[in-house]
Amino acid sequence: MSIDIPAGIGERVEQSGRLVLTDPEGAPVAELADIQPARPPVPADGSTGEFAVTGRVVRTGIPASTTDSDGPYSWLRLPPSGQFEGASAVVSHDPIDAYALQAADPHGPLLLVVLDGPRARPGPDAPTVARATLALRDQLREQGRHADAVLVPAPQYGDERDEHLAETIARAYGARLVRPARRPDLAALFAGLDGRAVPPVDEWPEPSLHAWQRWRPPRRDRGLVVFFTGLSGSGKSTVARAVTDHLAEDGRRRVTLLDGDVVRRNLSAGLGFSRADRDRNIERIGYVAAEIARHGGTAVCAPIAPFAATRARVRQMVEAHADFLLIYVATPLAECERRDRKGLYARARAGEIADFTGISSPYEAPEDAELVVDTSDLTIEQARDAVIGLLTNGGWLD
Ligand SMILES: Nc1ncnc2c1ncn2[C@@H]1O[C@H](COP(=O)(O)OS(=O)(=O)O)[C@@H](OP(=O)(O)O)[C@H]1O
Ligand SMILES: Nc1ncnc2c1ncn2[C@@H]1O[C@H](COP(=O)(O)OP(=O)(O)O)[C@@H](O)[C@H]1O
Repeated sequence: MSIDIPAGIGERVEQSGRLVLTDPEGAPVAELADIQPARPPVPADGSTGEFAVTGRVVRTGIPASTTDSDGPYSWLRLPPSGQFEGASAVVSHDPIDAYALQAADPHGPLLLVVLDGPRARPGPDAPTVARATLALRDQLREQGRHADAVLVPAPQYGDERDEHLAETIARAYGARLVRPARRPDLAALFAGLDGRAVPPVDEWPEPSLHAWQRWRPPRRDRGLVVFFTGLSGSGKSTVARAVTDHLAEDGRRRVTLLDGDVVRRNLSAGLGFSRADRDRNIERIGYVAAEIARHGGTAVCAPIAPFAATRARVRQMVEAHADFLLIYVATPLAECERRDRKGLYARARAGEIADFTGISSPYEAPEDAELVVDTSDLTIEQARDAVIGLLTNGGWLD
């Protein structure tokens, strides 16, 4: 078996020659023995964040299924032993599309395999896909088809490995992987879900389209993160508060403000301003914001968030289930320093504060912002209205 692991752990694994895999609570589940690197290690800065190793899998510990629940639809898991001999298998993380069904042998049995694991491309979570797949299975049975559904834990890589894995899974159940002549147009589907086009209903059986719609409802009902970034004193908190107040008065969206200063007093208490601590701070804010948005709420965040890569990770985390709007508060350093509301710039210039953003620590200006506001030539109300305008025009405040 070959797996990708974080570079930091990879080096230790190479030294010790073993890797213990645990469940989320830390109980050992399996061990990878006789470890070999599968491809050259990534650079020491861990820029790709991954390290691939191969090894022999040895089961250790007590199987989790005998001790506790394995999560939603765990009863759909079925150990493969060639039991679906002769079936056509559709294997997917996504809801099943019409082309896949058309490619299956119309007279033979059908095996619908829902893959449950980390996704490379955004899409509905496994319980939503499983629910849709069961509804589809029942419809097919009503039409006289012999159809079954199973759930298999497996990651999505977003490259050619997905096809190999699907093939291996189908074969393990004794089935033959279907090879559709066409793939559905996901861009057209997303445009349809966003209300920008007519949804391509012919490409999706009704339960599958319903699963996509649940995952990506119209923007007015969809979770949202409004993420402000900019230098200290640029006006992030002031504008974010004005936006939050407006949304609270408007009442159509439930809103939570995660202000930089405030977060540092609770969620991120104890963290400093090294790159690692700033990254940890932003990832915590991102995690909480993504959870709020996954449940349909609105999170307004206002940290400095000086690093592009960290902002990109937050965007990716949020966009798995909701929308992300980056607002760059581009007030020039000279104006922030002139304001110096907390006297921090003066102290940073005097060398009393190390790693101060804009003075002795970098700020990477975003190139992917949905909106740029400069509060040196806008009033607070104008900056607020620019953000609210973005939400209104984009359909988040319909
Ligand atoms: N070294 C250094 N650099 C930058 N900022 C500093 C520093 N030390 C303290 N402060 C105060 O902390 C606030 C920034 O915290 P953030 O959580 O927004 O920063 S970061 O996103 O983690 O980089 C920031 O608040 P804002 O002025 O609201 O941005 C500062 O008041
Ligand atoms: N147009 C404006 N928009 C936002 N803040 C402004 C504006 N004009 C002046 N300010 C002042 O600038 C300061 C910005 O501070 P703050 O909002 O805490 O910034 P940040 O959160 O980016 O550190 C506040 O004292 C605010 O009153």
